[in-house]
Amino acid sequence: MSSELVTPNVIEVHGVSKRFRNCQALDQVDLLVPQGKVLALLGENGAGKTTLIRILTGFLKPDIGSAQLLGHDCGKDSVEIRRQIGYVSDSPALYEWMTASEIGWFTSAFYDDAFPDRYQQLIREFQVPIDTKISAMSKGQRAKVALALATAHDPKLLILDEPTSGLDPIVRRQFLESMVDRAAAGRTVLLSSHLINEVERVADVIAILHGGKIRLIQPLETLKHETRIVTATMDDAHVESPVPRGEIFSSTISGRQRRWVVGKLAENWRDDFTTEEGVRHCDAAVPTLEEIFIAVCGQPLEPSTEPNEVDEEAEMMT
Ligand SMILES: Nc1ncnc2c1ncn2[C@@H]1O[C@H](COP(=O)(O)OP(=O)(O)OP(=O)(O)O)[C@@H](O)[C@H]1O
Repeated sequence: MSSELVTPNVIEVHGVSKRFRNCQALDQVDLLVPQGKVLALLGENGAGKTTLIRILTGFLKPDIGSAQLLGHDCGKDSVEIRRQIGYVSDSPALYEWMTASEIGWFTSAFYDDAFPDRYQQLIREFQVPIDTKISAMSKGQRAKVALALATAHDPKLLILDEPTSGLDPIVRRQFLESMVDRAAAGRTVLLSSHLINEVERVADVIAILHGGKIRLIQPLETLKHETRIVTATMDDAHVESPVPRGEIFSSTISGRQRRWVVGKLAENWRDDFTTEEGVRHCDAAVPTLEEIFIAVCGQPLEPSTEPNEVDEEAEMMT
C-alpha cells in the first residue's frame, strides 16, 4: 500500500454554472487547485473571472454545481472561509475615514495576535503613510493597504482579483515575487489578472476562462513544453495542408501560409508534413503565454443577441 499522503485540494469547483438573466456568466466550470500553487485565472473582459471569485468567496450562489475552499462549502460556510482566506476584490471597499494605522488596528480584532506586527511591516515595505486617512490616499496606496489587510494574517489561501492594477512597477514586481514565496511556504494563491507577462513569471498553473467556460487548465511548464506555433508554407494557396496532431487552439490561413497554435503537439508531427505533396516548408516555435491566451480566446463564442441587464437579485447578495 502506498504511504504517500494525498493533499486535499484547497479549491474544489465542480460543475458550477451561473446565469444573469440573458447572460451565461459561468458554464459548467470545474477547477481543482492543490495546496502550495499559484493559479493564474486569465480571461478577457466579461469572461466570468469575478463571478467565479464571488462564488468562491460566498458573495454569490451558483445556479448549479458545488464549490469548496479549504474543505468548506463556499455558500454555507462563507463566514469561516472569509476568516481563513485573504481576499482583495477588484475594487476594495475600505473605511474612508480611517488612517492606515486605524484600519489595521480595527481589522486585527478578527485575526491572530501576529496580525498587527505583520500588517505594520507590510505597510512599511509598501511605503504607505501610516497616519494618512484612506480618503486622502492615491489609488496605488489604497491598493497597498487592501493587500496588507488581506495578507497580514498569513492566510492559507489568497484570492486576488486584479491585485496589481494601480501599483507602480516596482511594488508590482515585489508583490508578485512575494506570491512565489507564499507558495513555497505551502500557501495557495488564486490570481486573476490581465497582465499576462507578469503572471507568467509567478504562476504554477494557468486557467483560461472564455465565455464562462474553462477552456484550458494546465501547469505553466507543461503548457510551454507541449504547445507550439506550427507554420507551414504551401506551394500554392489552394493546396490542402495537413493539420498538426494535437489540440488546435487556433488556425489561420493567409495565402500560402498556414499557422496553428497547437497544444499537446505530437512529437512526430513533422512526419505528416514532410510526406505530404505541396508543403514547401514547415516549422514549430515556442509561443509566449500571451500568444497561447490570444489563440484560446480567439475561438468563436455562441452569439448573444441581447444586451446584458443587471441582475438585481444577484447584486443584492453583495
Ligand atoms: N450582477 C450582474 N448582473 C448581470 N450581469 C452580470 C452581473 N455580474 C456579471 N455579469 C455579466 O457576467 C459576465 C461575466 O462578468 P465578470 O464580471 O465575471 O467578468 P470578468 O471576467 O471578471 O471581466 P473583467 O475582466 O472585465 O473584470 C459579463 O458578461 C457580465 O456582464
